[in-house]
Amino acid sequence: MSLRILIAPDKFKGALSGQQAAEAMASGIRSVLPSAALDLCPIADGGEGFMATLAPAMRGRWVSCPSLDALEREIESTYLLADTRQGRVAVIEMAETAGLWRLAEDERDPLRASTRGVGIQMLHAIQQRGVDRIVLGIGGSATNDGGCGMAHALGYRFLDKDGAEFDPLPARLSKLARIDDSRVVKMPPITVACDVENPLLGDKGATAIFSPQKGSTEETRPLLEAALARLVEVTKATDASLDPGSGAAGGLGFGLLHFTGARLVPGFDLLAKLLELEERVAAADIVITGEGSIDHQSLSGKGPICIARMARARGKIAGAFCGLADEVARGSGEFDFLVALADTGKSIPELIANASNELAQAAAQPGLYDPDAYSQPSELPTR
Ligand SMILES: O=C(O)[C@H](O)CO
Repeated sequence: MSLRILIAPDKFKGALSGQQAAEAMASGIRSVLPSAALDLCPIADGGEGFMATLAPAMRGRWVSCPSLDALEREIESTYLLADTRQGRVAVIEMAETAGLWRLAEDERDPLRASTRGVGIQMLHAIQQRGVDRIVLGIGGSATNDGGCGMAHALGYRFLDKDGAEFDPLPARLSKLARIDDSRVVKMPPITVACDVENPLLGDKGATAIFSPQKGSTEETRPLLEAALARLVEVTKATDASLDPGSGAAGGLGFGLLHFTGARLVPGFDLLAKLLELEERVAAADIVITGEGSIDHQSLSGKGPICIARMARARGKIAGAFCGLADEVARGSGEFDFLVALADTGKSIPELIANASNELAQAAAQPGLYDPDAYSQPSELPTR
């Protein structure tokens, strides 16, 4: 019987979407194992690529919506609308509006970045499209505002000690004295797919772990952390701040929990259900996954680690391809093989420019897919 391989990569940020990565891996495998049966199933967590990954499974249609990016500049954005047995559902991806990808490197400024655009999309789905439910993917953000911008768009008013309203950017949250909820829009049930399980505050929190990639510095990190701590103090929502996922997307997880009564779930679990991953893993002999970078952050519940765990728990071989891997990921023992394109010695810009071919070439190693090579865990093939 021919070898069955499930190809389930996440995106290679800045280079390939999950679908493109799956196709590149498939072409490499087909060149050396023409009879292998390949099942292509790109995955996502809550971050970038969430809507595109769900679109075929949900048979959704795209809705266009004027909104704001993280710096509150006008943009035209989209979300997905689907009719399901639970009624009309809007699938929204926070990164579509407040994502890091929308900002140039020198525009990254988490003290001034807002999730207001996310709230505008939610409002559009509720008021213009009458949705019964919202599924919201969070991650890949440029923000660290605890979801205050989103809450502001939904009608919450952020007031200082004199009762004056202000735009709740992190740079201003130290003056927060009260939040008025008398004009808030009624929310449908909201399920939030979080790309990570971090809490809001502390050394595993949103600011400490994820704000550096959004442009925070040694000087601004204490201000960002203090802004979120102030928000927790004023809302008296300490429990919500400890919930796994409350620190996702710069604390938008916390904001959704507290301000909208949303339910937070790991993004991978939600995707796994909708894409029937359990069944597809069960039908495979080998599962391969991948992402642009597989590193210590990936261990906080990112898709490639989750699918590798799912595969190995069912006795399958789990391998991964990535652009870059750090020592934590290499030493984690999560994969039967981990191939990093950067190990070829080529530069990152070169790898990005030729990502599809490089990935196909890396995948074209028949030894990686030989089940007999894995009977001795210490004798894993390397590239
Ligand atoms: O957006 C972010 O902060 C990271 O993707 C973690 O959620």
